[in-house]
Amino acid sequence: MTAAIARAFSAFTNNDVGTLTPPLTPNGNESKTVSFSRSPSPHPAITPSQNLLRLKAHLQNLPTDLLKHVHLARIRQEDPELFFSAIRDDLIGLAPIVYTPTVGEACQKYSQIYQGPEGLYLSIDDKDRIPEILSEYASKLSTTPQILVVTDGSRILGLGDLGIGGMGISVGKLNLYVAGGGVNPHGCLPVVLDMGTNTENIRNDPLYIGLRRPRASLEEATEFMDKFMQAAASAFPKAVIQHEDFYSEAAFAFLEKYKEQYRMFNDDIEGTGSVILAGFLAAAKQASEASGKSLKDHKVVFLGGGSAAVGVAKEMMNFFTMQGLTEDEARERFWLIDTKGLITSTRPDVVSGKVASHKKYFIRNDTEGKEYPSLAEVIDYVQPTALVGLSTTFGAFGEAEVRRMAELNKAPIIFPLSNPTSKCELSFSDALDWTDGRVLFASGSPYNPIERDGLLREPGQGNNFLVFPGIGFGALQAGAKTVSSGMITASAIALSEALTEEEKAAGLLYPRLNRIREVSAEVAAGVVKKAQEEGLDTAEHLRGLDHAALVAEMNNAQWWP
Ligand SMILES: O=C([O-])CC(=O)C(=O)O
Ligand SMILES: [Mg+2]
Repeated sequence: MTAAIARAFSAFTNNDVGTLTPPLTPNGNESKTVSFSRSPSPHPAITPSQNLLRLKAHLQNLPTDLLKHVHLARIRQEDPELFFSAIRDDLIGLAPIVYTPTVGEACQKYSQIYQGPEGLYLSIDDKDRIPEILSEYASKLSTTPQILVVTDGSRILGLGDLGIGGMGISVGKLNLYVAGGGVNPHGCLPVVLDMGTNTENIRNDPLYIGLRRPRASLEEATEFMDKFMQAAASAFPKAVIQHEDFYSEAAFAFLEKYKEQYRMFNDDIEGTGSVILAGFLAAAKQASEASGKSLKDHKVVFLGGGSAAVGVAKEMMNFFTMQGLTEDEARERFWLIDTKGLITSTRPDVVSGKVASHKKYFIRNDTEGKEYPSLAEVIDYVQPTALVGLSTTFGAFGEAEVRRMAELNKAPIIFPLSNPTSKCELSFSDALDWTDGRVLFASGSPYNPIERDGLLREPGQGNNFLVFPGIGFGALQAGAKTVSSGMITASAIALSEALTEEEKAAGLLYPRLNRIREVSAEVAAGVVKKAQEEGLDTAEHLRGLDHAALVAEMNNAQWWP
């Protein structure tokens, strides 16, 4: 077994490959990490429920979220049943540990907390051997991969380029695929494509386990990506491939290139877009009821011009076309602000053509030569009904701006979406305080409910985990040839329709997280239906079923610990 092949033999869970696993590092060197095999219980009377109790007690004693994260990662590999039982019992408490925000810290410290391989680490140095590596890997697995989450680590949450540490986000997303979507854990394959990193302190860390080179150019990265996508689609022909946390330019380039060729989608552009469209459907309705203004008159200001911002704005345009607006009219409802201010046709970098191509769609032509460099100035100029933050700047929605939104609107819509919490534009408590409790709020990372004026106020969490498990699972069950834009929008509509009467009455913008399995089945059913309507499905047994029957099929197909 060559080093490159050997390093593939460890995975999300060790069940598939446990006996084959020589504990190797991603670099192929012998690892000093102790390998845990699943030895028989020392006493036959130890039951799974005792193990679960013990795990819960142990977690309570661990002093930091990062230590809990590390401990749980080991448990997942050793005993996925136990790990996912714990999450099933306390999703609200454990999602922030195995996913956002703690997963961000785990990615930043990946090389320091490393306890052995968790998935597939592919190095750009091996790019000519990718088909060989993947097909040998596939031939050794007992369960075929169903969902691949792949990153190059170049833009992890709002934390920047973390190189090989990006593996943590692929793993975190797959934790939610199983916990929230019901994918079989043995069918989960986290992948990191190591193309170097431009973050010098990571690259120079003596513990760093990735390639110590500057990040590959987009051209070099595309060549590697082409090989990976082709080899992955051929080695794992049934799998859905989710792109995660690529820097904006690469994210858009890869999505455009592969969207019609492979069963893939980009979670940050499309998943986040879908979730925010769903939340906005609920929020705009509540805001219009409060103000008496028409739905089509909403105006949305975005702070941020990256892949998520542009992806979200484009997906949200569907809200306005649903109200009867044309595409051009829908686009006119959006104002995007990047680090240089409002993106106008007269801004010097726009005039010289230097502005990133993904932003060009939202250039404003109506500002008559005036520039609006700050958020406050844009709010005064536009008088928006909604403010969306994807800027990765902590506290970027300041008191003055939020109070101004509350002056302009009876029920201001404010979505500070940057992740993790350390990058979030506005906390839930400040949002309530500065709007006299009138805000319609959703953040990307979790906040606790707050009691105010005798009412328990529950924050919305507009995080893509409300849809990506359903999108991936739906595409998988449908045997969809591709994941179309129509299927993405269908996921948003299904999510907004999944709100119960009780949740609507409580003013929630999203279904409660403790119903994520039900919600994911609804989302998946919406995705399957759309794939069928567009002729993209291959799963004949699902054809001709109505919505309720499709939801039942999705529920039945879910894996449970
Ligand atoms: O991982 C999350 O929490 C949401 C996400 O995709 C991102 O922020 O990049
Ligand atoms: Mg992401």
